Amino acid sequence: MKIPFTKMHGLGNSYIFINIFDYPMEEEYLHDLAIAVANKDTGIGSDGLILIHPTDHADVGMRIFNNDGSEGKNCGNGLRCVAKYAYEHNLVDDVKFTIETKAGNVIAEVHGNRSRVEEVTVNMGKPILQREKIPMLGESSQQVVAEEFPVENAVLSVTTVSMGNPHAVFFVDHIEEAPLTTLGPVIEKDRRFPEGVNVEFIEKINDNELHFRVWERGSGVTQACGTGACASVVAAILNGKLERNKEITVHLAGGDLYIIWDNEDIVWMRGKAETTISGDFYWVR
Ligand SMILES: N[C@H](CCC[C@H](N)C(=O)O)C(=O)O
Repeated sequence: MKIPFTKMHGLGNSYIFINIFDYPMEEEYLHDLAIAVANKDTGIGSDGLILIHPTDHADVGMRIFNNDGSEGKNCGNGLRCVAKYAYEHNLVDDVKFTIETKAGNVIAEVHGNRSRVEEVTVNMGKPILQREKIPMLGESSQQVVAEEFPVENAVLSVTTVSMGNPHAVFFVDHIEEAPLTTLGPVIEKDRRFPEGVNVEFIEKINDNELHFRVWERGSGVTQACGTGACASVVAAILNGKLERNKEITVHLAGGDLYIIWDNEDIVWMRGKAETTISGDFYWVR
């Protein structure tokens, strides 16, 4: 099967994009296709697969699949890449437009021109904080802020935020000491998170900046996670470490994102999106 694709990334968080407007894809193929394209040796190499598809509910639609084939409900870096692609390929008329995700619609605004979008701002909507909507098991339906979280032989303090996908945020004193590859995979699949969870470790640098590392649900360590950066700023504000309605620079392994959680409860994300390569993927199922 010869499948036209474009590889794009947001701060090194890369996905293989297929334009479903031009190339309809069978639902039953998607799980295996995501695993196939993500494979660096026999595929193209990426953190997963993203479909850009027609929808009656927004200007364009986005579906994201992790490199293990599981489908996520939202993807911040992916949204910026979809916005760049849609504008550069004339799928949308205006610089500002809506993108449908499995978690609902967002509003994107591209900065640049039809031949090259440099940066994208996304209104990511409101964070979801109630425990049962993360989802996280436990008694109260209150927010999970700095809750004791025993795991392996440690007792951590967790704050959970959903941006349509679940995030467990932990604060560390020194980012380079974050137990990313030891506790990340354990927490990802911890039974307290019935749908799994994306795991972020954060170090506060000052009142305007965070260091950030992520172990992603379904993809492992990635260079960046847009929804994770949003969740981390919300978590830091909930813990009284940062101020609301102020642009925070989040330093991810692959680069910087600029996040605001404003006084109307909206989370804004601004950052770059790049195209790496386009071509045809010859897939032997
Ligand atoms: N990298 C993505 C998040 C992927 C989320 C996925 N790992 C899941 O929720 O299953 C981002 O930029 O937001």
